[in-house]
Amino acid sequence: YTHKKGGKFSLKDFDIGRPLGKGKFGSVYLARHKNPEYIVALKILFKSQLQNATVEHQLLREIEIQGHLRHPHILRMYTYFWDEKKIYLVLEYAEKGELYKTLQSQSRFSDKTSALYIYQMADALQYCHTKNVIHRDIKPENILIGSDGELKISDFGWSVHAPGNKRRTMCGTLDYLPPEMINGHSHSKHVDIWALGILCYEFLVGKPPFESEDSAKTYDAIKKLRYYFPDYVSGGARDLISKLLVLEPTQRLPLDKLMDHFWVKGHVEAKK
Ligand SMILES: COc1ccc(C(=O)Nc2ccccc2)cc1NC(=O)CCSCc1cnc2[nH]ccc2c1
Repeated sequence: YTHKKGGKFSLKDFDIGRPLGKGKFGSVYLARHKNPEYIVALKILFKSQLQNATVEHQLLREIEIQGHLRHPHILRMYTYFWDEKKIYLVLEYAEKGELYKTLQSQSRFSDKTSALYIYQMADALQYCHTKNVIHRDIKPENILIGSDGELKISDFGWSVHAPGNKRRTMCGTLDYLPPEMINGHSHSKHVDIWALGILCYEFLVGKPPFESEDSAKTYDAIKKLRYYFPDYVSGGARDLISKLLVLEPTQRLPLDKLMDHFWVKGHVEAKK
């Protein structure tokens, strides 16, 4: 279903359903491809907005990257098409919605849920890294939940082919930035490993470790590794997080070791 016989897809191939959300450059709708019937998420981007934000190249890079990624924990981009004013991304529909909403409603996740989710994210990132792709924007807002409750990383808007050091405009949260990206040093796949440490902490505690009311304090806390664990955080989780939130990028726990960590393995029956 990524190649339509007889050329390009077009809007008339789809019935448009309810809005799923508003993205940065457009909105997303539930949609059904008419023949064969297939439920998708249709993201509609305005060319004018992309041009104003000079992000066309980023979108093209993302389309290129997404085209080669096939993984159960990475949201698919099936195809894309355009008309004179808009670009349409035909995306996988994640039936159980947005992870950050689930985290907000549950305030924090159990050890078992957190370990399973971190395992799935590490599995997806390990796959990306073998394809020399760094995601660079791992956070709950970019993670969706599939029909079996499995996580799906999405929105590779910031991904690059390693090693990159594209300055990222500081849009969105700073909470996930590793020290090397704050100093503008070139960074590598280790940025994603740092982000998994932040993500694991946020799953267990309900907020990221370095969160503070102003960005200067957040930067300072990151660079000084100033964070604490609430009493309820288990020893196993503390051990894993302390091996991911390491200032020296190359000293962070590699993804295969993460997936093998006793706290993760204790909660995740090993993959068949
Ligand atoms: C592979 O995925 C993506 C690929 C590319 C882009 C993108 O916009 N790229 C971009 C745009 C402009 C400049 C540069 C780059 C976004 C996504 N993914 C999402 O946006 C996730 C939410 S939309 C889908 C979706 C599914 N399933 C759901 N279930 C509930 C809500 C929901 C929402």
